[in-house]
Amino acid sequence: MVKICCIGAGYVGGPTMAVIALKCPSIEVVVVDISVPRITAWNSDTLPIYEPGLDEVVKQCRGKNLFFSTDVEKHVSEADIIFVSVNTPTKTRGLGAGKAADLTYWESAARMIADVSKSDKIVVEKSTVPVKTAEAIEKILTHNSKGIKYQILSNPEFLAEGTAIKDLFNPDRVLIGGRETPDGQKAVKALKDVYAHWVPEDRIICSNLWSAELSKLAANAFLAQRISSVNAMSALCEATGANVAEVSHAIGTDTRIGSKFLNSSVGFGGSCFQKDILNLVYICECNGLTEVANYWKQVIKVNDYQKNRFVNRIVSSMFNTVSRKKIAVLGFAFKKDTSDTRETPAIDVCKGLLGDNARLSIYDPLVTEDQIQRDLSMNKFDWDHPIHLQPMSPTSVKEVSIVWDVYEATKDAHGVCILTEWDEFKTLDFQRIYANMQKPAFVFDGRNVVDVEKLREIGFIVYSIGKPLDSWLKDMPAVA
Ligand SMILES: NC(=O)c1ccc[n+]([C@@H]2O[C@H](COP(=O)([O-])OP(=O)(O)OC[C@H]3O[C@@H](n4cnc5c(N)ncnc54)[C@H](O)[C@@H]3O)[C@@H](O)[C@H]2O)c1
Ligand SMILES: O=c1ccn([C@@H]2O[C@H](COP(=O)(O)OP(=O)(O)O[C@H]3O[C@H](CO)[C@@H](O)[C@H](O)[C@H]3O)[C@@H](O)[C@H]2O)c(=O)[nH]1
Repeated sequence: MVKICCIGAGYVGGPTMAVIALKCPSIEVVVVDISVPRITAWNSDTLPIYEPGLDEVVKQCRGKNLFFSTDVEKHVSEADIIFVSVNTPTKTRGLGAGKAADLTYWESAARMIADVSKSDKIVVEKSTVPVKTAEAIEKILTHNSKGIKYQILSNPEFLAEGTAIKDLFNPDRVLIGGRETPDGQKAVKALKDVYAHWVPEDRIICSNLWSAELSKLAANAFLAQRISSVNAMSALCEATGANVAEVSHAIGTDTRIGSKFLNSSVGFGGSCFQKDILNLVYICECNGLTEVANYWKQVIKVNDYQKNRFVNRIVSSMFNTVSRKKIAVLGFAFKKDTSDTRETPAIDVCKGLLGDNARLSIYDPLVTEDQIQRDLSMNKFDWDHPIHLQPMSPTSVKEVSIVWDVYEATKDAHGVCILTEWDEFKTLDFQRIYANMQKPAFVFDGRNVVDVEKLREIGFIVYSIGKPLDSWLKDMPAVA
């Protein structure tokens, strides 16, 4: 029986391994982690992450050919194929701080593999890493290899949160990069055989190691670039009376452009886009490619501009101050169908409003109070470390209350801002919300989920990203 061990039981390691176990009953899969609470949760009825469909997959295989354990060394030493899916945060100190990937966790995993292995291993990079990482890992593994042979493969993950199980069941492609030597190609085939249990052969792409590593960074950069492009257009739409939804539709019907990922928003969030682009920028700079680095940097600058613009729009619309005003924040997760808040634009928007002395009442159907308070108090990039290594739970932000009901959040509020596109926000009773708010009552829709005309008929002053402006807002000072 082939044995797989995955180091890192997070958003990638957990769902990916659960699907491999489900699709390959002949393979034993063990997911290991240094975080005891994470592994305890994976072994309980309340999994540590929310993903539609994940519970059913885990229930079907856990205890049969899928196991979760903190006994990292034992399972690594027994495995034939080791996936490494640990954190690769942005460095916060020293060389490359604020851009380069921090490979501390990867390096310690590689050193541990080298220490405990007694047989040949295939080591698979599942984490997103800088191009050429495999070379460094190879050096660590083979430095004192005691005759053990290692093959390093790059097999980046392309799943998106909220649709992880769907994406894993039916991936657009699986990418495997390996050394172009007979042993390297043998390892590529071994991994290909795992995916071939359910992924059609023409969707399994094989390449050299560096192409695979770089393709992951390139894919995220291209996806984020589309969002920044449409968000840049949204500002121009507001200035000219065009409607960004109509523009997106019109350009998206061109098959060369395509319609996906053209939804204008308050900005992209999530654990990957910003981190991976910063990483790409750093690699370009290290290779002396300043113009290329500046090109990709602009994607992040536009994203920051979009979040700032949204906050400024709120403040300038409400008579240039939100001091002591109650603002209801609907949605905190970085997108719908996840409880993940890593790099959610809600953090920057809330911090911006708190900076102007607002009082916030936050509602999200999945995110906990503790998580929101941590997010609003944590320093940039600290979130991307194993949970037990993050700074301890901070003192709570006093001007923030977290509630479990939209109508309570909006009661007596001066303004409502929508920061996640939860489906339930489309069917809210806005008549009731309006009746219980201070007047004039404002809605700032950062996700284009509300029916703008209907809300204006009720009496709201409505701002919806990239849509023609309310006459009230047209007279407000320009926002930057
Ligand atoms: N989240 C996504 O949607 C996504 C998608 C594709 C790729 N990625 C990449 O995958 C990697 C993991 O991301 P994630 O979202 O799963 O992170 P995560 O924080 O959810 O999980 C990482 C896990 O690794 C564990 N860990 C860290 N060092 C360890 C060690 N030495 N030994 C054992 N366990 C260790 C941590 O405790 C944590 O549970 C990152 O490189 C990320 O960029 C993420
Ligand atoms: O048209 C769009 C599409 C997305 N977003 C936002 O962009 C962010 C990222 O969304 P999405 O890409 O759907 O989720 P992630 O889970 O971050 O997935 C991305 O990042 C992963 C980690 O690398 C990759 O594996 C995935 O392929 C890639 O889509 C979210 O805040 C979305 O709200 C928009 O604003 N407009």
